Amino acid sequence: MVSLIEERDKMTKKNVVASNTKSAINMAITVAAAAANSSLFTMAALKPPVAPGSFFTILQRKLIQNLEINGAARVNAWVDSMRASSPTHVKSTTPSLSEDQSSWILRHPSALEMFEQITNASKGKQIVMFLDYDGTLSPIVEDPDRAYMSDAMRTTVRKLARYFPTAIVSGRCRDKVYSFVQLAELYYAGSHGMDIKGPSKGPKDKNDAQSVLFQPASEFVPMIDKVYKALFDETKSIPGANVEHNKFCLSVHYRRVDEKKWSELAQLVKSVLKEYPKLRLTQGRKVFEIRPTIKWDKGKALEFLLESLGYANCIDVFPVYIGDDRTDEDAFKVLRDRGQGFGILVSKIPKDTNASYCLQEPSEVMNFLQRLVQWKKMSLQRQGKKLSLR
Ligand SMILES: O=P(O)(O)OC[C@H]1O[C@H](O[C@H]2O[C@H](CO)[C@@H](O)[C@H](O)[C@H]2O)[C@H](O)[C@@H](O)[C@@H]1O
Repeated sequence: MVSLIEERDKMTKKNVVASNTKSAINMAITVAAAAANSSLFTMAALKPPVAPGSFFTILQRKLIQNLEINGAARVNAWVDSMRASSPTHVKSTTPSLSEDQSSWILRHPSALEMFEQITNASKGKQIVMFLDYDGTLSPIVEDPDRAYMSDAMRTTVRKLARYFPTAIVSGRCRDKVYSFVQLAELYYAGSHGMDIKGPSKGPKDKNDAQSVLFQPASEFVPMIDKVYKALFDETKSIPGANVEHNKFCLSVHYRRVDEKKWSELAQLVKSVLKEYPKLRLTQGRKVFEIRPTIKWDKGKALEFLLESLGYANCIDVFPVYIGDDRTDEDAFKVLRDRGQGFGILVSKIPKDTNASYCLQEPSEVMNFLQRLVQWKKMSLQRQGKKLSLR
């Protein structure tokens, strides 16, 4: 079986082939979408060339109506999904939970309440921790540049990493997430897993060159830079919009944009991306995320890190992934498919997820991590083992 690490060197080549095939498909989709979106197309290309009332004219009129209805529906669908992308509270104001909420909680119970079952399932196995950053280790805030992690959380993660191999997996640029976490002993997978680095090899490791493990999207850097500039210029006209450069990917934030401007922003972003079929657009928590169309995501990064740690085909490993966002679902799915460890979704509201458990917010994440540390400490003490501190 070819391992992910062996595959690493072949990635760039494969990506080019995959993206070329995809570009043809994307091109077709883009052309169709552009045609359906363009009022010029509906007005000029479908302008009745024959007598009014003829079958052809009626057909054309119907087509125009459908395109207009579909166009409006498409914009509404985008705005709806923008609105749903980061709900801040549970809609129901009644004290009792709805049937849907109760059945969701039964299927995804609190990781704190199930702590004993979780640790029992991990017995005899090596726990490996994967932690998303925004919304998991730090609360969601208005300004992405000020998403600081509390000292208490940092201390907890530092202790956690003494007992278990620990990785931070984030959509952010690796340097940025490192500047928030500031723990050199961790693994980091920035840019949605497209920039993987091991623990720092000490002061001689200039620019962390020795500890960079994998960057499957390097060839996209010039394109990402170009799109960053275009999006930066285009979105200047929308107050509150903010484009974040995450090295191998980009984020366009709309948390501080007036809802009335959302559809305009979505259209602007989509129109810039029309020129770049090798990039894909997804949505996170009040953010558009733009990434290369390579077959790499947080799930692949998780597998790559397990392999780097020597747990590729190991049955005695118990990976735990904690995250709050849609991109974390790729990692939850990998764990579900492997039947190893589990995912924990950080959310106050029921969401479609491949995670097994839930925690409501970063403070509960910290509580869970502290209990893990405590549990491990106690079980080592019971076995008469002392932890050799790094
Ligand atoms: O994978 P993650 O570490 O969760 O990164 C996903 C995005 O997180 C950041 O944006 C989110 O958090 C911001 C700060 O709380 C918030 O203002 C924004 O609305 C959220 O979407 C980050 O800035 C993005 O680049 C990441 O893609």
